[in-house]
Amino acid sequence: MHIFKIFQIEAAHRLPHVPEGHKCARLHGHSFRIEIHLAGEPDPQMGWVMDFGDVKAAFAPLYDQLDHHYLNDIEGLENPTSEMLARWIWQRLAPRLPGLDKVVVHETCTSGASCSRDSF
Ligand SMILES: Nc1nc2c(c(=O)[nH]1)N=C([C@H](O)[C@H](O)COP(=O)(O)OP(=O)(O)OP(=O)(O)O)CN2
Ligand SMILES: [Zn+2]
Repeated sequence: MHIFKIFQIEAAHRLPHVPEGHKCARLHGHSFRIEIHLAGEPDPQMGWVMDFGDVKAAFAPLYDQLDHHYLNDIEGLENPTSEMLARWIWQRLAPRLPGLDKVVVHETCTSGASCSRDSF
């Protein structure tokens, strides 16, 4: 089965490698919506794959690093596209959440990127 937990992060960024005149070269912000998906069998006694509270606890250090920050200043996020952010989160969360299956980053209501086991 699959479970998921959604987090929302307010953060600013700019994309340093876009062509001159591209709107994303300018400093701007987003309410990033981040989905953390896990796969596994529900524990027969508890009836859950993992306590959502444990997912929240595992994500908390990353949330604190990202929320209300300028993403370009964060090590590994110097070019903070949705793709790079999804991969950055995956690489830091996978060791803490063995059942991690997919990380989805919604940068806006209409755009985003995802990262899963197959991405590596
Ligand atoms: N592949 C990617 N393309 C773009 C990224 C990205 O991370 N990966 N990021 C941006 C910008 O940061 C921008 O903030 C988001 O772009 P866009 O979806 O074009 O934003 P809009 O609000 O203008 O979307 P509309 O729904 O078309 O109004 C750009 N590209
Ligand atoms: Zn943006």
